[in-house]
Amino acid sequence: MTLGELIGPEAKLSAAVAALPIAGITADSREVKPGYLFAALSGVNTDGARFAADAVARGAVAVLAADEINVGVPAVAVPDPRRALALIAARFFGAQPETAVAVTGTNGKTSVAAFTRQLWSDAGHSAASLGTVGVVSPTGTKVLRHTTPDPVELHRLLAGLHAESVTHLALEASSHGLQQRRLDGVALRAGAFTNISRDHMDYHASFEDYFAQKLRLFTELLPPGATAVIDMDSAESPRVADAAKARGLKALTVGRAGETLRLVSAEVEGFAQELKIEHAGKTHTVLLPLVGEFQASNALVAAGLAMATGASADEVLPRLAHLQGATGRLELAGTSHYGAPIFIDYAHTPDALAKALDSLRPYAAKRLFVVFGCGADRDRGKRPQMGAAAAAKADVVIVTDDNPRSEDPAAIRDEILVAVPGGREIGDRAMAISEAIRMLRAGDVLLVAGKGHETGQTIGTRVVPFSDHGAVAAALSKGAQLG
Ligand SMILES: CC(=O)N[C@H]1[C@@H](OP(=O)(O)OP(=O)(O)OC[C@H]2O[C@@H](n3ccc(=O)[nH]c3=O)[C@H](O)[C@@H]2O)O[C@H](CO)[C@@H](O)[C@@H]1O[C@H](C)C(=O)N[C@@H](C)C(=O)N[C@H](CCC(=O)O)C(=O)O
Repeated sequence: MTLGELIGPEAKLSAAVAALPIAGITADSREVKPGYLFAALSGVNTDGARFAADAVARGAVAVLAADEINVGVPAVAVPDPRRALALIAARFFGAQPETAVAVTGTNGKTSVAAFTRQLWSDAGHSAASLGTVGVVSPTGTKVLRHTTPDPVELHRLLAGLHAESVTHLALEASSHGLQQRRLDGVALRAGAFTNISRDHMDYHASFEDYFAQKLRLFTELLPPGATAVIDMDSAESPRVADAAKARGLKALTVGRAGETLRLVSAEVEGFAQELKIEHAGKTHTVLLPLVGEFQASNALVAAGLAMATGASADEVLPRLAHLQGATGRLELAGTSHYGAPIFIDYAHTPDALAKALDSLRPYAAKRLFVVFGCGADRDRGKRPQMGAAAAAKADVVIVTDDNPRSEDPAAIRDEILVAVPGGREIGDRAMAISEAIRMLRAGDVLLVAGKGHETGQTIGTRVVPFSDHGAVAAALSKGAQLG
């Protein structure tokens, strides 16, 4: 493609510059090859313009930047290079699944994306999801570094899915991704909001800033006439609904306070729950094979997305009975020798931890155990809040390590334990899990929280292979439950 075709209406170019052939695009000078367009992005830490000369030395034939820069090749100045790059990446790769939806919110994105994919597949569509657990499509799972990848990687993936004949895609929209314009080139049919609570306070200046980035999905990315599926059970949901209406979106509201799909009741039935859902004056009864009311909320958001992309409530709601949970999302990972169930969940915010424990309380005839820690080098304020949530909702709390990175792990545990009177401390995560399983007796339940699907523990700058699934399996097989 030529530079002119790629830049589109973003900037005016002379005929000679517009005719430049472009062999590839990247925002990382280290990836530049001869004939590439280099996008100099102003970084959180670094100004990408610093790398323009390096990019040109490696063969870049044009540079995109916020300001005019003189590096000996045509430099195109645009007001928002991150947004321009997203639109350019969409044009360069040129194909995406025809029905794409995005889901944002603090918790539930991964489950909603997985459920939406399953509901579409159940209806006979070739469907995929893309987010924290990677790209899941009919050909398998590909692990990703980011929940919402940078636009060049994202559009390469979307073109790949299109080539695989995937027609339906559910994307997770992280607040980082929204703020950094990673999704601005994706043609979205619908968007969803799950909930919002404290998270990523190391990156966003304030809760309002964090919320504003989530709102971008509704106020800037979805085209007027598209559908906003909103779980109304979060305190901030009415603000999302107002913003969506102001943009000219159709609002499809779900949850206890929803109007389109109203959750009337959720009764625990073993490791399932019987949902009564009201739609257009009719009550549907569905056995959802998942634990926790928040999974019922996520299932309704996914049902809303399926309805927003063409299905009727009568078609979609019975399919909720076939849903499978996403890996590490309130997943039953095993049962101790005494019959005590062990769950793994990705909960790593105070709100998510409280909700996961609330969801498991009905199963704990005796004691509810939790093993968790807090990641280092980010949002210290959540540590005592997670401790307080655990102390309030669980009977036995074991505080352990969760990606200690460059901090002193014992100091992180201390910041959590301040809020956990009587809490135990076992730094080694495998030993903490093993000890909790050893203590379990009939009637008890254990939640191992924080890592979910993750397969590594980051200690210093090293990622040591580790998974909660592996630690639970090892403890069960070596007989920790008999201790
Ligand atoms: C904090 C954050 O989001 N940082 C993102 C941001 O990085 P930055 O602005 O700090 O980049 P930088 O390292 O200063 O470099 C600026 C620019 O110079 C370029 N560069 C850099 C070095 C060089 O030699 N040459 C060069 O060209 C970089 O490619 C970049 O374009 O812009 C980069 C390019 O778009 C992103 O890749 C990078 O994501 C980093 C790697 C990251 O880890 N992000 C995480 C926090 C993230 O996005 N997480 C969310 C949410 C996860 C969740 O919900 O838990 C996600 O969607 O995954």
